[in-house]
Amino acid sequence: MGYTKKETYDEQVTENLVVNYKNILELIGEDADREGLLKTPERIAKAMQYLTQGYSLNAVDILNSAKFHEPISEMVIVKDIEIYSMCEHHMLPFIGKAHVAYIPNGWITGLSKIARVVDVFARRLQVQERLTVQVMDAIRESLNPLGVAVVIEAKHLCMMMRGVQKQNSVTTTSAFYGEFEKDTTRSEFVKLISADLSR
Ligand SMILES: Nc1nc2c(ncn2[C@@H]2O[C@H](COP(=O)(O)OP(=O)(O)OP(=O)(O)O)[C@@H](O)[C@H]2O)c(=O)[nH]1
Ligand SMILES: [Zn+2]
Repeated sequence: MGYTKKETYDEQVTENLVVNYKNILELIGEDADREGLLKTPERIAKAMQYLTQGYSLNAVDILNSAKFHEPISEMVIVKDIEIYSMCEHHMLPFIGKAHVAYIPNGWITGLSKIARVVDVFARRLQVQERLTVQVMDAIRESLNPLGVAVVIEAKHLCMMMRGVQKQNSVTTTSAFYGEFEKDTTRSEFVKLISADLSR
């Protein structure tokens, strides 16, 4: 395996984060020594390392770890991949779904690896536009496909619980490469991700 999953936490980083989060608790007017908050700095330290573990993972390695030669050139779509990321402006979550497609050119990858690659880039501080393009670029680099399409729909908590306070706005971003730059292929992709296959 060319990658590792985050199941342990760096002790030194955790220790430093604990000191800083304790300060933050005091700065927002809390008593960091009250019972309910005693372990909170350590919990946040671990949660933050978990939510940013993408920095230490390599998306192309993950795709390459289950790469198979297959002489097909039909569209492969993995849709409705849940996304939990954090905007780099406020460090508040944005939450939604990614729809990813590619047209193989001799190579396919394990389907779960597509979802893992979405997580690799989502688990960093992000803007939705960059996240969308990074997923596309990793698939391009690993599989050299005839085309790649990535659409992400997300709600940004920084627009919901603060600031402009819009509860229903959804941001859609897209990135298309190769065959998907053609109207017909792109339309087929959009039709397929819009279809409710459960009926
Ligand atoms: N393009 C883009 N903008 C984002 C994303 N996430 C958050 N933002 C925006 O980043 C912008 C930062 O704007 P600023 O004016 O510097 O920050 P702010 O004063 O907190 O802005 P408001 O949210 O409007 O109160 C805001 O408009 C956010 O809505 C994202 O993924 N992509
Ligand atoms: Zn934000």
